[in-house]
Amino acid sequence: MDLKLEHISVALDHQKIVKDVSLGVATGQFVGMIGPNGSGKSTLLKTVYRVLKPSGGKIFFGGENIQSMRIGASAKNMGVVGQFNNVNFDFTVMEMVLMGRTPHKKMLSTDNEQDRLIALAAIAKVGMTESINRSFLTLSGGEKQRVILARTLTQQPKFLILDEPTNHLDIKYQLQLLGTVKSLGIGILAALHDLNLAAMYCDKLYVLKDGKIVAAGMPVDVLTEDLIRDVYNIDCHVDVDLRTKCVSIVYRPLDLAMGYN
Ligand SMILES: Nc1ncnc2c1ncn2[C@@H]1O[C@H](COP(=O)(O)OP(=O)(O)OP(=O)(O)O)[C@@H](O)[C@H]1O
Repeated sequence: MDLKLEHISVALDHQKIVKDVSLGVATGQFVGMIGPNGSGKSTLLKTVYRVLKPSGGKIFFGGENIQSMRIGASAKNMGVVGQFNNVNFDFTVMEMVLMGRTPHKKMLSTDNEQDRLIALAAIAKVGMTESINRSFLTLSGGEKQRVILARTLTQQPKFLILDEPTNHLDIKYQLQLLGTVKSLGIGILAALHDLNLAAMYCDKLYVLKDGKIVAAGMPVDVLTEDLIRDVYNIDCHVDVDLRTKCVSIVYRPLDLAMGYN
């Protein structure tokens, strides 16, 4: 499914946090949102998955105005992997992952064999098969994040929202998570901090600063030394592989640069 935001603004505590943002994610496209801490990325994503209401503008999901869709209908098709995975009750890994089937089930119906097979396949995909009976609360931050991804895969969503999904993951699992979601071939909107990973996996980037989009386009066009300096206030060197158009960024923090003479 595709997603379109038209002139979205969001106010929190009487303050405008997101200001007149328009963006689009086509079916099958992996779109990244980058920008400094506090620039409004999570606020915008929460508005898309309907935890927050916009103060202005429209959101179209699969061509339909999301405001006129039942919450259940949008939740069934939209998977979310967030930054924080706190739960108050102690569930096993299998129980956590099976919760991904909830949007597909009628009230009070129990999990069937097919639900279990879908959950087991997702658990295997994130490399957690040996831990299916472990308590979720006893897992490390990265293991929890992988279980949350398995839960989202079990939901079989038609669109994915990722809010800093690689927090807590070591480099192997960062690459695995982004590779796994990309291979699903569905629309993805992801807030990412790692610009090198964003460049590797995203088809398109939007750059947010102070709640506004200040640049958009393919990573190779957006991630320039000038833009990174303007938005993050840091010097860097950007290399572009002319054959693959792959971008790699090396940062030059001022305090280290002084010792380079
Ligand atoms: N409930 C709230 N009430 C008031 N201000 C809020 C609320 N939630 C977030 N903010 C503020 O809105 C701004 C944007 O926050 P948001 O979490 O969307 O930024 P972000 O770009 O996702 O940041 P980060 O990269 O640090 O995760 C911040 O200044 C934050 O303090």
